[in-house]
Amino acid sequence: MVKDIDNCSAEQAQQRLNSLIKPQGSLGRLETIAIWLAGIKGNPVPQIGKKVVLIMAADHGVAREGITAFPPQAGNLMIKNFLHQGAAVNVLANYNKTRFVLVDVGLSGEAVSHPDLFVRRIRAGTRNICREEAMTRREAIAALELGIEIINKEIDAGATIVAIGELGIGNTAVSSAILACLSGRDIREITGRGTGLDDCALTRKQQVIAQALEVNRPNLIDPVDILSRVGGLEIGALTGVIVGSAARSIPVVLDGFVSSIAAWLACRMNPQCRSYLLASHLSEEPGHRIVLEELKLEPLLDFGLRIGEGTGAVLVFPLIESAVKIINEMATMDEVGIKLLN
Ligand SMILES: Cc1cc2ncn([C@H]3O[C@H](COP(=O)(O)O)[C@@H](O)[C@H]3O)c2cc1C
Ligand SMILES: O=C(O)c1cccnc1
Repeated sequence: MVKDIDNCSAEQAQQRLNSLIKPQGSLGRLETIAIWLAGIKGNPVPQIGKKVVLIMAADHGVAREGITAFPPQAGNLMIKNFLHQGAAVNVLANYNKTRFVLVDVGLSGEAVSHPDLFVRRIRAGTRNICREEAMTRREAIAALELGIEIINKEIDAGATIVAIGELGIGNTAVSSAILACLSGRDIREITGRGTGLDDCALTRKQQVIAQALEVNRPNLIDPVDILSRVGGLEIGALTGVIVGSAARSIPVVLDGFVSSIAAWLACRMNPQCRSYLLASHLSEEPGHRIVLEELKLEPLLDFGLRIGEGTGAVLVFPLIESAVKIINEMATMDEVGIKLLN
């Protein structure tokens, strides 16, 4: 069950913003962020509290088909890099005082043992979707449930806002395959270069996605079927994180294309999730704009990011914190004694 947002608190936040010492609406998106958070928190002067970035990592069988710029082994190496604080998202999370949570939901190769890594493999990578289904329906449900379990633990430990991110070599292809199912759009329109493909490899990626859809024929009205046939374990887990967050009235900051695909799946499962989402930025992946338009989410930044990992989501925490400061700390027109002319 997902609660409706508290329109009364959102309305009071709007009134308070209008009473502050500034021309009405002049703080633009800072105002809409404050109103969004007020509605979720049921408090016209909300606080941000404890920030968490949650990264789900998994491998994809389809990464062997020449559809990514990096070898499949890059996934495991990146996990070690995360644990050494060397990834882009580590730098941003440390700078923004954000707790970093990393979960191996389905990497292949030797599992890394580290106190900061949750190893919860549902399977050792998905199967190659251009030959067979990515995973069983049971595994897809396990990924969703794992996401719900992890976010519940984090909320129980005090998390009050969550940024989501992923690592999965080949997962932009998988996200485009899911998007083709959800949107019915032409594959050429929604397939991008991911980590950096040339024209020839991009064409190959489009062919592989077309083949995956042809071989698997997902049931387009069933998000779990789409996830299990052409999806990924990290995407399933992130979908669970979103559903679980919304169920506990915790706001979710989306990252790029891949995390937004998880958001669309979550909204297909429960449309009320939508109110709890904030789109941090517009990725260079062409499918991202289509997802955000469908979800009626306006990205805060258009920064040319195309990395994933949760980077864009963590990057906007200072904007959200600024919005919270504004609504809590600015003086009002009355306090200063300034009035509108008429
Ligand atoms: C070194 C490295 C760091 C990354 N950080 C995020 N991704 C991102 O790129 C991958 C998706 O792009 P594609 O579909 O083209 O493989 C995912 O792992 C995503 O998290 C990375 C990828 C690599 C190689
Ligand atoms: O927008 C994304 O999520 C993205 C883009 C490129 C590579 N990995 C992720």
